[in-house]
Amino acid sequence: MSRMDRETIKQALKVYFIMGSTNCLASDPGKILKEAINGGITLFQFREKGLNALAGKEKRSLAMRLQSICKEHGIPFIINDDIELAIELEADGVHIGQEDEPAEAVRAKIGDRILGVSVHSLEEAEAAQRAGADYFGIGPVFATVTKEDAKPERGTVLIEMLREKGFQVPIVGIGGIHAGNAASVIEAGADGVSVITAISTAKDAAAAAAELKKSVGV
Ligand SMILES: Cc1ncsc1CCOP(=O)(O)O
Ligand SMILES: C=C1C=NC(C)=NC1=N
Ligand SMILES: [Mg+2]
Repeated sequence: MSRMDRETIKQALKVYFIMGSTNCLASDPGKILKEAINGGITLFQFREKGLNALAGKEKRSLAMRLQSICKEHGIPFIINDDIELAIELEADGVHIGQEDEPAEAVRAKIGDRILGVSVHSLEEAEAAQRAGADYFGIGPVFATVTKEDAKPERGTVLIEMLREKGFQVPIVGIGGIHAGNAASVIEAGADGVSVITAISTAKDAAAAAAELKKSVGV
């Protein structure tokens, strides 16, 4: 397996759905994921985090169930934070934040799998690029209540600044994004948008995914 090239990563980032069991109210995460895939998401991240998040065997079996749904439809499956689980399940990649293991160490562990890193400053972006990140997650762009320890919303200023400075690393925006504001994130220079509640709490997850896809011009 070789490293995914930048163009392929950029395409995958277009409509990036993130979900864990705590994000989908009373619905079944597997059902929501299938609907989101039918609506046209391009990448899925399993992010089991926060109050009442699953752990151990329960978390692992949900991850396996969602991974097999992604596999059936050719959608890359990424796991947030939990590097060991990602390696055990042979996930397509991992996403880490600044408080997780250093990106260099994670890159050494995962080989050529996708490595996404959350960055909040020019310095963090430079370090993540040096460490071999395949993409940057930048946000929260707009106000979000989904991540309880999210930093204040920043708009697209960092996305624009990194592009002005000539960064070519693929970028996905995150935080409070929906079909009504997604275009502005792309215009600022992001290659795609990632969402949790815009799809996971939608009455019709397929329609929400399709609307989001349309709004980013895919
Ligand atoms: C994981 C994460 N990182 C920055 S904001 C956020 C939550 C995004 O959730 P939503 O799309 O529901 O605002
Ligand atoms: C915090 C995050 C930022 N960006 C992405 C893509 N995923 C995350 N879990
Ligand atoms: Mg993390």
